[in-house]
Amino acid sequence: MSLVTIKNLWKSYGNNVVLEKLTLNIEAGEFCTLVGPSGCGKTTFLKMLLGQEYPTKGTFLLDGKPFPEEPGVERGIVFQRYSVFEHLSVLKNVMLGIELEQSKFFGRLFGKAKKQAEKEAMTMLEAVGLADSANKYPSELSGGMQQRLSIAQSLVKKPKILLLDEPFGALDPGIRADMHALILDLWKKNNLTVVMVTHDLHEGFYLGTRLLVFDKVRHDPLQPNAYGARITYDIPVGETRESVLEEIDQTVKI
Ligand SMILES: Nc1ncnc2c1ncn2[C@@H]1O[C@H](COP(=O)(O)OP(=O)(O)OP(=O)(O)O)[C@@H](O)[C@H]1O
Repeated sequence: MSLVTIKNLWKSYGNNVVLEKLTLNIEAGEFCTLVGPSGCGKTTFLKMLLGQEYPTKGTFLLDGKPFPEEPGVERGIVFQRYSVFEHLSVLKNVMLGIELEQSKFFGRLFGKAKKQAEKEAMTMLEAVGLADSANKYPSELSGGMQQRLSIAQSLVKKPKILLLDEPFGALDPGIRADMHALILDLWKKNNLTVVMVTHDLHEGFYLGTRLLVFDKVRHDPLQPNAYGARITYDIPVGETRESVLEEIDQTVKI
């Protein structure tokens, strides 16, 4: 059974059809990269996977069952802009995820449970290369380090699916390369399934095992919102030739 099953899925906001007729299965362990023109519904798609938005119609299953109605620990997300808490130290930012999950009412742990959470958070910080910055505050971190922290925050909850919304879009090229190595390493070591939106076709091609292109194929100039985006390419990256990338580059305004 696929981890995610999507069949004939539509998503509209009022009269604005954003996505139409999406059909795809995502298998556990895949690294799907998603590209497409601005406004074609990529973030909306991630939000549906996260449980923050719902399809208007169609089949949408996680592990063969209807998607849980709220974001849960099985799914974690990292956005382009850092989503960390400025008033908490790096370590506390990562611990918070564990604390909120284990102590839903107080959001705090004590004694042994707190020590254990601290240990797990430190292990995660080591994995993302931030152990030396555990006692710093987010404002003292560079952009790349803040994204490492966001990734640690998501991964400490041990999600099955990691959703990444242009996580490296705001970073300098050199730092991006480090982040690429980090995310590939974490993906492999944690048996993650990743769905990542990017505006960089080559980044999508480099990181993913599967490249999905979202684009509108139907247009009505008088009613620009009447039709939504579909999946126009769904290609296993290992089998993608440079000529296919050039074709996508020329036909889709990413
Ligand atoms: N909560 C909402 N209410 C109404 N319309 C929305 C909402 N969220 C998104 N939209 C609309 O859905 C469409 C798709 O938006 P979305 O952010 O998913 O696109 P995107 O492909 O991620 O764009 P970008 O690449 O610029 O980030 C847009 O027309 C947007 O205005």
